[in-house]
Amino acid sequence: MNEKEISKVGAQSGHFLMAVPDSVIMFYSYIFPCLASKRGGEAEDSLHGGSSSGHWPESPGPSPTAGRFHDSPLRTPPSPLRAPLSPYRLNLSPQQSRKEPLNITLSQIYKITQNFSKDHMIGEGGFGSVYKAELSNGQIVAIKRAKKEKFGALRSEFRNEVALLTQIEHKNLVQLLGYIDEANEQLIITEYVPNGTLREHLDGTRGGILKFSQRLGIAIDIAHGLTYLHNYAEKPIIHRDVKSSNIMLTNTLGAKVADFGFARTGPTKEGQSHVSTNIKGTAGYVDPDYLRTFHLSPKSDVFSFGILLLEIISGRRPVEITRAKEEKITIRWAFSKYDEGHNREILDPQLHEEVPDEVLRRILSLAFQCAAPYRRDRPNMREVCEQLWKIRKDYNA
Ligand SMILES: Nc1ncnc2c1ncn2[C@@H]1O[C@H](COP(=O)(O)OP(=O)(O)OP(=O)(O)O)[C@@H](O)[C@H]1O
Repeated sequence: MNEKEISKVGAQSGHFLMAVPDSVIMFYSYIFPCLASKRGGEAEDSLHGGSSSGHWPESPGPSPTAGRFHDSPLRTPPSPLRAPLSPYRLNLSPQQSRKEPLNITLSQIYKITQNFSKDHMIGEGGFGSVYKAELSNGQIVAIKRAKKEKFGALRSEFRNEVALLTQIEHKNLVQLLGYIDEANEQLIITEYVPNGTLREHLDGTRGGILKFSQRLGIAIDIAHGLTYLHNYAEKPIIHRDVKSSNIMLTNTLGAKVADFGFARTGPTKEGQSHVSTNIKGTAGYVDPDYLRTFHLSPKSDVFSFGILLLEIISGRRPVEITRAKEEKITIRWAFSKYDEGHNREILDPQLHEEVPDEVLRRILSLAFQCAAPYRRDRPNMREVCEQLWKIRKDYNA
């Protein structure tokens, strides 16, 4: 990747910030040969009518490139369970709380962070540094302070959605509390989550190794958070940057989806399946269908979730640059192991527990379905929740 491309993709984080370079398309073509055809059309950031049957078009039949994925779980038909789920069953509150926006000034932020002192700093990401501070009401918050060079990207992308996002409250979503955009500072204030990121836990840098049952619970929590965003928020919201470093864990290993910097509203009208928009996301997790067509739908999050689910099971990052060629792209490597019937080799070697073959097969199959190259072949997040519940029930039986 050359300099120009890196500046587009985001040097530190692997974020796609602008148009996607052809080399990135090629990277995805390597994972999904069906992407070899070049993308067409310019992004226009407008709503489009897609399917005639509502928000969740399902594939009526095999995709034109199905031959490339013969006998693949990627082609497994979506779950027959189509009954709409009550949000109550999902433990999701359908009500939007009319929250008052956080009333805090920039000078108060300087005060509670002691001028963004090192003592308050808790992390660093592609957009800037993150600080921990206590509000006057005692609430602990995380404050993300954008680097100056990221101002433009953050401002144009985030501002429109911030009013909507601050209204969203769900136990599996990191609560956005406020946003300050002044001449010299751009700050995002969120709920503080105390137990680090999922990636840190998978790496074992937070103490113990996550047990299989804990991994299942985390996957279910993430699926609940995304289901809420897609279906029960005032408008459908697509996160666009679902990845292990954006999943924060509580002290009881509850998972919360964080970082709504790229979130945007999805299709809102009957008959619309997607919105057309520029590419945002992180290399390795971005939906290849979205990359190819610029059509963003909630199923783009489903793809990222599939990649993340495989990461949760295997412990491997989506791209493992230090491994042998055939193991670098985790989904490719895992799929060939699955195809050969060597599922145990996919399981994180740090896990020393008995996981029944059938449970492992079903969870891997679900991950591959979610990460299907074409969005019509993926389940929606509600169906993913249902499948995960069943897998957990059978695992606990
Ligand atoms: N709400 C939060 N509560 C507690 N810690 C947080 C919170 N948000 C971020 N952090 C900490 O700050 C670190 C950096 O977060 P940030 O979201 O900026 O970057 P990232 O997700 O690692 O990378 P990227 O910029 O690619 O999204 C995280 O790894 C985490 O340790």
